[in-house]
Amino acid sequence: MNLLEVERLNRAFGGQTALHDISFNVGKGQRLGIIGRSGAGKSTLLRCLSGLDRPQSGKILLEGEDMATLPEARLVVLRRRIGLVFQHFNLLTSRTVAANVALPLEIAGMPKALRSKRVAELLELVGLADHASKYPAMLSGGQKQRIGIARALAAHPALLLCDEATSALDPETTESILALLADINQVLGLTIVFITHEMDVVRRLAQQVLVLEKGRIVARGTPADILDANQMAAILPPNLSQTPQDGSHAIVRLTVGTQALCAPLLHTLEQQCQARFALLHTLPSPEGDGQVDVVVQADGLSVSTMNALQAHACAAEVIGYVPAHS
Ligand SMILES: Nc1ncnc2c1ncn2[C@@H]1O[C@H](COP(=O)(O)OP(=O)(O)OP(=O)(O)O)[C@@H](O)[C@H]1O
Repeated sequence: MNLLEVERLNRAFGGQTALHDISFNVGKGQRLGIIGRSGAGKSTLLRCLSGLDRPQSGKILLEGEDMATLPEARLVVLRRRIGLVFQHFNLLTSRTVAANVALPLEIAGMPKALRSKRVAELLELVGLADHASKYPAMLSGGQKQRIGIARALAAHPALLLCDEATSALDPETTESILALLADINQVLGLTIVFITHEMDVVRRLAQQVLVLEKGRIVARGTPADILDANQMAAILPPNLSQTPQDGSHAIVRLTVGTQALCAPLLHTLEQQCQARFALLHTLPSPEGDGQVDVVVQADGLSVSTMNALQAHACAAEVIGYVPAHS
């Protein structure tokens, strides 16, 4: 079942398109990453998803209710189903850790005794049970983000929206916050949508990825699909075509075990496949550890050469053709 359904969302600022015809669904308990260059529309999309901004057209159905058109009073209530985690934590410096986490519960009118119990549970969940009476200034960046996450979870949201939640953190702390978010997703079955510009965060946290460019979704898929396509796009010749011309060379991706690189791989393949290969690039395989993708230009590729390559590599795939003089 989908928790969130976004249909043909459009948002413009003064005639300048920020989001164009954005449609996607997020299943309950899923983790979706949204990536894109600066200005691609990530923040605008997240603001629309959080009910802080309204699109000019389109639907944002959260648990079946359309945030794009809901009257303000009802939207305020629906927004409680959403927890927000910010890049710079947005903690109130004059409040203790416990009082920061309690804030959304206070606003929702929860009685004090229940609030204290819930805050204790949340601090336990994020591993900061003994920091309740400290002030934000006494905490590290990672601890502040744990408090930000505890606060976002306070009112039992259905959806957690994370806006560059680890961008202000060092790699080790990033790792621990991503582990916490993955844990929360598993234990609470909470749906997480996050925006980031860090590929590594996508690799670690996302099950599905959307790539935004100039306000449009230009790619969607698993992290492996997206990262693979991105890495490939960066290394492939610009004159690559999808159809062979007379005498053109094939560009082939071979997936091999890393141990294959210790041997004269291309020489062996040339002998066994009766073709000539020029090495273009090697890169880690999205298939996983212990494998590497070797991208070669093949001169004289035939069906039997491809069969021989497939027999010698874990996988072999023609990804395009370049003119013979390349
Ligand atoms: N309030 C606003 N008023 C006018 N233009 C805006 C406003 N908010 C966003 N934009 C424009 O909308 C486009 C998308 O901006 P947005 O901030 O959503 O991109 P982004 O992908 O989040 O970028 P970054 O990673 O740099 O934060 C940009 O062209 C931006 O200038």
